[in-house]
Amino acid sequence: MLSVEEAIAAVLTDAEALSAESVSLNGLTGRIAAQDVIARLTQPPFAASAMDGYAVRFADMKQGAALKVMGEAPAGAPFDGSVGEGEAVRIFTGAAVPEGADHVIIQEDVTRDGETITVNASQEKPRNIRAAGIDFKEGDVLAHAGERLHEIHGAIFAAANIVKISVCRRPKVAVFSNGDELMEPGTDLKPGQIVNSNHYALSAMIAAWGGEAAYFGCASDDEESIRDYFRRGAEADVIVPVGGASVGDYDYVKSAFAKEGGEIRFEKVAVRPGKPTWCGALKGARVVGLPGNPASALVTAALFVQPLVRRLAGETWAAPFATARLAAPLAANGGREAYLRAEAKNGRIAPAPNQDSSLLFPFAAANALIRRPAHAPALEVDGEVEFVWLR
Ligand SMILES: Nc1nc2c(c(=O)[nH]1)N[C@H]1C(S)=C(S)[C@@H](COP(=O)(O)OP(=O)(O)OC[C@H]3O[C@@H](n4cnc5c(N)ncnc54)[C@H](O)[C@@H]3O)O[C@H]1N2
Ligand code: MOO
Repeated sequence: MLSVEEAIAAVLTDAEALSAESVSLNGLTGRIAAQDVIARLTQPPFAASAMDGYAVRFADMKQGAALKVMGEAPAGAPFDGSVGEGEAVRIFTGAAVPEGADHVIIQEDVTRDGETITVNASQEKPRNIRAAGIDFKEGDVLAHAGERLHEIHGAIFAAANIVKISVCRRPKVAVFSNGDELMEPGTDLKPGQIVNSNHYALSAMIAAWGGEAAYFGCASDDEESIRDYFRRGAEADVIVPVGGASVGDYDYVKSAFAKEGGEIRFEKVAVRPGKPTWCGALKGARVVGLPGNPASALVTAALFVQPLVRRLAGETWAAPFATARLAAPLAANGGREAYLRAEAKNGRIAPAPNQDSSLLFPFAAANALIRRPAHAPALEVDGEVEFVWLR
């Protein structure tokens, strides 16, 4: 059986960023830069006034001094000339500061009479001028290739006079469930039936990682039905079948996959939950098969589907591991590396009391998974554990 580390490496074999596409400034959030994004101009492009007032020479700022107003500099229309000794230019916030001025005295600090202003408050030091380029300079790298863009980047790129951004294509991820007992939400359940729930979380997680999830539906427990789902999924970059991965008489997913011509890369991982996780390739699609138990499916998605989606989406990413002290004791671990749903808060981490692999509700409060190495000893409260952030 592969270790988690070996399984991640196997899932990522030959996985590279998909081709790039050019997109406009709207809708960049969550996309991954395919190339470095370089500023096309300096921002601010000129020394600009931060206040409404008068552009002056600081050396003239003696209390009671009178200065002659030479003209006006509104935003967008620079003053044509420079500020000499004993002179001032009326200026407004955002306007280019004229040559010669090294200070803007705010209008509240002067008295104006015709074309003369009198300084009536002492000025401590030159201020109220934003130097050109204090935000960024032409040629600066505003986002690196592989960087995930967020809400602010559209505005940054716009300020840098860029209109199109090269981002990686989002991997298409075909998800399907499998099991005759699964009924859609809203159905009146017959004895033995349960609601098909996992894919709602899975699709949302895949989208958050930068993939385009498409839910294909639920195959029944027969090879023909499952083969049909694999055929339909083969157009995608990744296929994620959920359930039917174990050794039961009705677990047909891997045999259906093999009959479709799929090649298995691994069939089991030494992890809890999620031992039946498997991986393979079918035509151009990569396949990561997840166990059907909800916690097993979602933990293994975070461990194995996440790095693949992020890699194909072009992101430079490493699982965000950290350490914290336990808020509750932990029993010794068995022979499989374990990932426990937990809530990390204020430097402490609390594992959910029941880690059964069928439970969904503990995920509501969980923002992290505690990693327990195989055969890790029991730990008391305050014991240090390693964990990986879920979100
Ligand atoms: N004899 C053995 N039995 C089992 C083994 C084993 O090694 N030997 N492994 C166990 C482990 S570990 C897991 S995990 C499960 C996973 O098995 P499958 O992937 O075949 O999952 P299913 O049997 O299809 O389903 C398990 C469980 O989850 C429910 N389920 C499935 N899909 C969904 C869905 N989309 N939404 C909600 N719930 C779902 C399903 O009804 C079952 O209750 O196998 C153990 N058995
Ligand atoms: O590994 Mo299974 O995922 O424990 O329940």
